[in-house]
Amino acid sequence: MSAEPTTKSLVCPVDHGGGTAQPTERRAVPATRFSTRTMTSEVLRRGFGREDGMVARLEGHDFARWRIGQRRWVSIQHPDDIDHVLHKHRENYPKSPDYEPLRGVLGLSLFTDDDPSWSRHRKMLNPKFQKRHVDALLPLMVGTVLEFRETLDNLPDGSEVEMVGLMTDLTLEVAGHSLFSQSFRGYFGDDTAELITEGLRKGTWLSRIFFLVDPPRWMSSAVWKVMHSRKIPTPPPFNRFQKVARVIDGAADKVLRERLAHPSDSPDLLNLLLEVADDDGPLTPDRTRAEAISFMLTGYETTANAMCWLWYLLALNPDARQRMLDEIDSVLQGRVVTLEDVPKLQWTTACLEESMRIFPPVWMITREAVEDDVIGGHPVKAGETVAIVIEHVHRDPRFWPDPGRFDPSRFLPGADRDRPRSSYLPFGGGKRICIGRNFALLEAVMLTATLSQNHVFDLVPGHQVEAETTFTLRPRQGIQMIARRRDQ
Ligand code: HEM
Repeated sequence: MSAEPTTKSLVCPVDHGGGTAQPTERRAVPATRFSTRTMTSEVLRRGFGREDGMVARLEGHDFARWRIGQRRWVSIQHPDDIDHVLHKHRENYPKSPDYEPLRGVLGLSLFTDDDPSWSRHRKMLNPKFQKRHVDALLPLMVGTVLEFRETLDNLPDGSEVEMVGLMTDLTLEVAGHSLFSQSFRGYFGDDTAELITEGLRKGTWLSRIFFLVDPPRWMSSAVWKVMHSRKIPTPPPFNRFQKVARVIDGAADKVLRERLAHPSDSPDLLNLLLEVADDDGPLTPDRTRAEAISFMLTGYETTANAMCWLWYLLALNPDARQRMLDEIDSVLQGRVVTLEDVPKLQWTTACLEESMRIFPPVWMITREAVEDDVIGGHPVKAGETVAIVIEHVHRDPRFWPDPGRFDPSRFLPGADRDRPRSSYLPFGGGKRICIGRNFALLEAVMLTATLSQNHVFDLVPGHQVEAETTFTLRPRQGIQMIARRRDQ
């Protein structure tokens, strides 16, 4: 259980001193100030650079500030300060303009909306993501995963597989079935994973330019709208990004039109969206479409990454993996997983949670201060962007002793008694916490248990895995693994 992942991304560049958790301790240190020149050149040369660039510099600093162009940034890492921003003074910290690119792609939906419209829609949609509704989606998910497992069963024992592609296909299918009771395979094509990877890379590249130039909101919004437009063609490389957006839009449009023409009584999320209403009426058709696209996009890529990192860390930690396989065998006894089994898969769930600690699929969130404020004794001015690098929070040795070690027992029931709530944020926190977290956890545990019944995945010897920060944290060159059949 103690093997250290080989990727250098897990070696924290900062000496935090010691490895003992002291949850209530605050470091009485002044704010760290980074020069504009240093941070600008980091972004120019290396992008956001989680290993050796701008983001890496922030690790280990409870409060840092810097400026790029006209834009002023602060980053916070202490859970008390994160609590301040995400919970106690959350009204002062709406999402920052960095979510603008996503608005171009996702449209105006929960993920990209702001108050008061956000509050109204979140209130309408929250009940639909309660456990009983999400649980009802399990049968829609399981069938897809069993089908996928059969494909793996038909491969020769010891076949090489590329996990990012496989998990992307699989979570896209699960999203298609649980959102729309439909397969998306017909809409996308064999190059889906590559298209999405490229779309994310180009999107991140574009947002890096915006980050440096810092145009007014209306201008960036207009550019992203053009990127996303179906009518205005754009030159390479933007046309690739546009293609991804078009495919997704087209699929969602078609599915929605079909559902409106032929209503069904499926418990899928689309029907839940069509049902919701408050005193001001139901969701508009545009909003229904945007929410559906947003659930699909925010849901499947994050879950695919979570799964990839889990398989990777399990391969590096065979003791933890064996304990997980024993648990799955003993709980399921060779049966198909049911809702009653899920709470019994405690070690499996803990492996997933520990994996999202080490490699959080969403690695950073940002907010913008509306009014002047003080965070942890440090003044923050209206208009400043507050960055929370989730990955750094998850590797802070004050709260996570020996943070580079994969140790799922951190997440067994009772183990987190002394941990501050904002020391673990794979799904964010406060009022903007991920609405799909129950869905994602259910899907990931079911998927892990179902695939592990028949296979274990080992790393191809010599294959180096490196993490890349696009909007999500993904394996840069994919993860080459060997699918070995299990004899039960
Ligand atoms: C492992 C999988 C997932 C991870 C790691 C994840 C992570 C996150 C994070 C960190 C946020 C907060 C962003 C912020 O505060 O700026 C978020 C928000 C959100 N997520 Fe997820 N997510 C996952 C799966 C899903 C799924 C399956 C769905 C939908 C079915 C979903 C839908 C959303 C939506 C709509 C929001 C915006 C909520 C709001 O602002 O009201 N996510 N997610």
